[in-house]
Amino acid sequence: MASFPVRLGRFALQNSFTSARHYPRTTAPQLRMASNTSTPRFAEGEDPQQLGSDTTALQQQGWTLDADGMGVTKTFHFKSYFKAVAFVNLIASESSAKRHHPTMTVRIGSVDVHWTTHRPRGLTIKDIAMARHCDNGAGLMGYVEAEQGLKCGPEK
Ligand SMILES: C[C@H](O)[C@H](O)[C@H]1CNC2=NC(N)=NC(=O)C2=N1
Repeated sequence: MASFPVRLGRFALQNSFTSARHYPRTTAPQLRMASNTSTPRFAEGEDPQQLGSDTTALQQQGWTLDADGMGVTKTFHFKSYFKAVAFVNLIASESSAKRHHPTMTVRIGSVDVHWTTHRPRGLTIKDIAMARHCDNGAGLMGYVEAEQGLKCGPEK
């Protein structure tokens, strides 16, 4: 698998850490270029007008559109690892019921969630509905602002 550069302003970084071969099935969410300025790309058969306004509403709730416009990502912060894991299980339960699965990265006090639809490829109403479910679930779990989230290591 080819490696890819991560652009940091004028600088391009390319090394073994950014190499795609370390992420066998998907691109790690934190390396995906987050953007609220890219154009959403909806899957075939979706209602672009409805999904367009749904996507805008999600962006206002802190979701960011992938650079390719085909997925949305948000990081949820919690005061404990237990809450972060409970949130993951809440999402896992709904994913299983709806047969639509996210990519999640769990840290000590946060969870990155990414939604996209593989088939048909692009953003769908399923991604929108699941993103909303995440926002509701985070509310139930008592999410906090990033600064209040549990961090690993000494205070700086
Ligand atoms: C057979 C099964 O329902 C499909 O493969 C589902 C499973 N979960 C999925 N999850 C996501 N995020 N996108 C899909 O296209 C998808 N497809």
